[in-house]
Amino acid sequence: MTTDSILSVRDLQTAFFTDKEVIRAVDGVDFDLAPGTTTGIVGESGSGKSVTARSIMGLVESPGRILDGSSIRFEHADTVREFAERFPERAVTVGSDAASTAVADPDGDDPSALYDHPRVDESDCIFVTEGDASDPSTIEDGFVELTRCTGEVQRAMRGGRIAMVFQDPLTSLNPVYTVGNQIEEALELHQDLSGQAATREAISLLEDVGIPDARRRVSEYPHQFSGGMQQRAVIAMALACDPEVLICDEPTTALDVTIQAQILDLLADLQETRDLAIMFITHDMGVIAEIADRVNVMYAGEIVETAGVEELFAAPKHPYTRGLLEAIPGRHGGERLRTIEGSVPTPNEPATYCRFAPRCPEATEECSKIHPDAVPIDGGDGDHTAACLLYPEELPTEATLERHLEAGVETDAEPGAKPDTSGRPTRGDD
Ligand SMILES: Nc1ncnc2c1ncn2[C@@H]1O[C@H](COP(=O)(O)OP(=O)(O)OP(=O)(O)O)[C@@H](O)[C@H]1O
Ligand code: NI
Repeated sequence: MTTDSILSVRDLQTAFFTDKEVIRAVDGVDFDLAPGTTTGIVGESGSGKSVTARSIMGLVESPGRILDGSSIRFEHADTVREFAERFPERAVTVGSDAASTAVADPDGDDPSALYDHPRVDESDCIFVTEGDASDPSTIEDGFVELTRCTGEVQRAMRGGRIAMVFQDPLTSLNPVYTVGNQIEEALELHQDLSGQAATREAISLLEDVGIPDARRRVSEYPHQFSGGMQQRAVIAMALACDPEVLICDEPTTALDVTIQAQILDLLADLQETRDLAIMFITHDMGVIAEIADRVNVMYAGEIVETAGVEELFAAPKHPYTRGLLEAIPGRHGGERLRTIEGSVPTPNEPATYCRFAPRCPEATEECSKIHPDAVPIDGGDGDHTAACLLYPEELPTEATLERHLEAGVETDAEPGAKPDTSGRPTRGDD
């Protein structure tokens, strides 16, 4: 199993500037996606899951925008090489200076450090860290900064390297074209295939996603497909561009349980055969248990806990995660199903306190005064973190609170930069 990340999200902040208020839909989120791995994002309605996905896809619409200091890096050398060739005016070498930046910022986590580089200007979004941007054949490493992608580069990323599957398949399928036409269009756009070659590939993709009698069905219209088959067709369309990353936003929520299980199996198969990095959004802990390798639990714009899936289910730490787990039907045989009372607040002011506190059975007075920082559980390496004043457990209460207070002060002193990277989810050799 690989531990390299292909998509690295750091201090992502996406806000909607409405007449009434600023909604901090995503408020300082860090996580990585790795090839061959499914990362689940779970949380109740309104927690910021979809806005996280849309931020990665470059689909945040006005009055929303991604705030400065946010970083979403697509770390894929082949893409950097290809894009540097296609979009030379948007590519920049940050090699040697990035190396000196790396001394000041050993994890390379502070995106602003790199962009302060004098040769980086507004339109740059393809960064070469090893090699020379003006001679793509020399490129060994680098990344595409998705928060800066616009125009053609963005279109090449979206649906090209990163594809998305939505809850309702009909938002992705055009009713007036056959399913085959739509897959062929994607193939032409992203893989330069046309005519019979494209049709053959479309049929083969439909077979890959488990659509029986693909040869006939390729020329049918979306309405001739059942809901489950439509979602399979959408997945085939997503795969037509041979993406590295697949983002699934509740792709099975509208389907009945049997079909849902089949689609989850299909995604697991595809992830393995294509070494996809999948980000899977759901509000259903049962679905998470089935599909995810890693889990990020989101609440009111923040990741409140992250862990490997087995660890999360065996030893959930954040009271919110525990609440979500207690709400899974059948998990507490016979017991009455419990849900967390109340609902997710709209994050419309900076987080200077714990946003879950008003609903938390374990909240203390401090929770309304101190913003909890994500701390490693059991003194670990950050593979499992919880943003809650109950942790780190091994410290006395005073020192624990001090730990969170300090993190808050640092963040306030340097808006945009996030010097504390202890909450950074890293994948160990598990
Ligand atoms: N276009 C918009 N304008 C204003 N606020 C928005 C907009 N889109 C999302 N929001 C707000 O951002 C917050 C996060 O929404 P998001 O859709 O990401 O939640 P979610 O976790 O995906 O929920 P669900 O499970 O219901 O899909 C919510 O408070 C929502 O009201
Ligand atoms: Ni959503």
